[in-house]
Amino acid sequence: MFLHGTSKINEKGHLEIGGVDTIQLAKEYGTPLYIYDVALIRERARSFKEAFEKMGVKAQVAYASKAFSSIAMFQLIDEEGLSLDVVSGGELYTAVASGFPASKIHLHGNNKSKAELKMALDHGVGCIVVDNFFEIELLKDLTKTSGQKISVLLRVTPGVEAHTHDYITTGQEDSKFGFGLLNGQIEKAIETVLDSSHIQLLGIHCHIGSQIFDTAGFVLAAERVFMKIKEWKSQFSFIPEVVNLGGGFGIRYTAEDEPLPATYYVEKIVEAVKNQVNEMGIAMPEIWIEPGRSLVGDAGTTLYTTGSTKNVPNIREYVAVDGGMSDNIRPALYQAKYEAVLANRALEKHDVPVSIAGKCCESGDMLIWDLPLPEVKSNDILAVFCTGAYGYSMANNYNRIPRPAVVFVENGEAQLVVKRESFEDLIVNDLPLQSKVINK
Ligand SMILES: Cc1ncc(COP(=O)(O)O)c(C=O)c1O
Ligand SMILES: N[C@@H](CCCC[NH3+])C(=O)O
Repeated sequence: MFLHGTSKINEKGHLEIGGVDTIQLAKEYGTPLYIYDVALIRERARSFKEAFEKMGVKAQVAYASKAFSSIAMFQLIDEEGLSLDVVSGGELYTAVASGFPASKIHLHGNNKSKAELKMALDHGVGCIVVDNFFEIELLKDLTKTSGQKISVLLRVTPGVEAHTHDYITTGQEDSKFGFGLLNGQIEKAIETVLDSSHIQLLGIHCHIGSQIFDTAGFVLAAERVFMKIKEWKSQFSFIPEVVNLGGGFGIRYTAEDEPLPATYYVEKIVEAVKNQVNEMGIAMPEIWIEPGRSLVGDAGTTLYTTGSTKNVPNIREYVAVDGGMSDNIRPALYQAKYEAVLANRALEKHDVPVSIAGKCCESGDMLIWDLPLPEVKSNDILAVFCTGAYGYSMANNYNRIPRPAVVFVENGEAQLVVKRESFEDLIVNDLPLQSKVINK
C-alpha cells in the first residue's frame, strides 16, 4: 500500500490522514466524502516556489484551480502565496468571493464571453491569457469603452505532442486552444495586440498537456517559443516579460506512475529558458507555471461505503459503492487508474481481487478493476487514493446523485469546507410545469 503525505495506518488498523481517523470522518460527515491533506498541499506549493527561489529566477506559481476549486481551497492557496489560474466566470466568482487578490488572478479560457471578460476587468485581474482573435476583438471593445488597460499573455500551441491521454494533450497543432505558433497566427495576434493602446502584451503562454512525466516536452516547448522570440525581437521589437509554460506535471496514481519531484521540472524548465536567453543576450523573463494536479492530486482521498456485491462465476466479483462516476468521472473518461484500501481494515491482507462499481445506471460506471482487498462486507469503508485533482471539480449530478462533502484535515483537526448536496439542492432550480400547459 502506498501512503501519500500524512496518511498512515493507526493502532486501530484504520487509515488516518492529517492526524484524523478516516472512519471517524465517515461517521461524522457521511460518504462519499472527499478528504484533503492540507499539509501535503502546503508542501507541494512550497516546493514549487522554493525551486524557483533556489534558481534565482523571478516567477509566479499559479494554481490551476480547475483541479479543485472552493473558497477554502483558494484561501489556502493565498496563504501559501501562490497566484491563481481561473478559466470561467464561475471560478473567477469563487476566487473573488474567497477574498483572493485579483491582481494575482490569471483568466484563461478558449471561449471567454464578453460578460466574463468584463467581470475580469471590473475586478482588476492581473492578467488575461488570450486564446484567439475573437477574444482580442472583445477586449479591444471593452477596454475602449471603459478606458482601462489590461495585461495579457498570448497562448500558443507549440506543436508539441505530450505523451499522455489524447483528451488531455493541449499543445499539439491540431488543438482548440491558442494561436498556432508555427503557422503565422501568433504573429498576426502580436501585431493586433501591439497596435492596441489598451492591451499590454506581457508575454507568451503555452501548456502542452496534463499528467506528463517527461521533462523533454516542456524543454522542447520552451525552445520552440524562444526560436520564435528571436524572430519577434527583430520583427516587432517584442521581447516577452513573462513566459508561462503551463502545468501538467505528472503524479503517482498507481505503482505504474513514476513522477519526478517538482523541483526537477522547474530546474529543467529554467535551464532551458536560461540557455535560450543567454544565446540571445536578452534579459531573463519572469517564468510562470500553472500546476493543478501536482498541487492537490495526491492530497485527496475519497471515502465510500460498500454495499451490494455481485459474483459473475469464473469471471469477477463486483463490489458496489455509494458513489461512482458522479463524484469521479476520470476512470470512465480517461480509463484512469487508482489504488484503494479498506480504511476500516487497512492492516488485513488485501489479496482478493474485486472490481469496484459505482451506483450510476451506466455500465461504464466502474471506479477500479481488479483491486486486491480483504473479503469485503457491506458497510466497509473504501478509501480511494489520489482523487484530489479533477475529482470533485468534475463531479456531476447524473442520476440526481448529490455531490459529496469535502473536508480538510490538518494537525489532528477536520474542517468541513464544502457541504454535501442535499436532495433539496438538486431541485432548487427546477420549476413546476405551468397549469396552463398541463391542462392542454
Ligand atoms: C492551460 C492550463 N494550465 C494548467 C493546467 C493544469 O494542468 P495540471 O493539472 O495537469 O497541472 C491545465 C490543464 O491541463 C491547462 O489546460
Ligand atoms: N480533467 C483532466 C485534466 C484537465 C485538463 C485541463 N486542460 C484530468 O482529469 O486528468
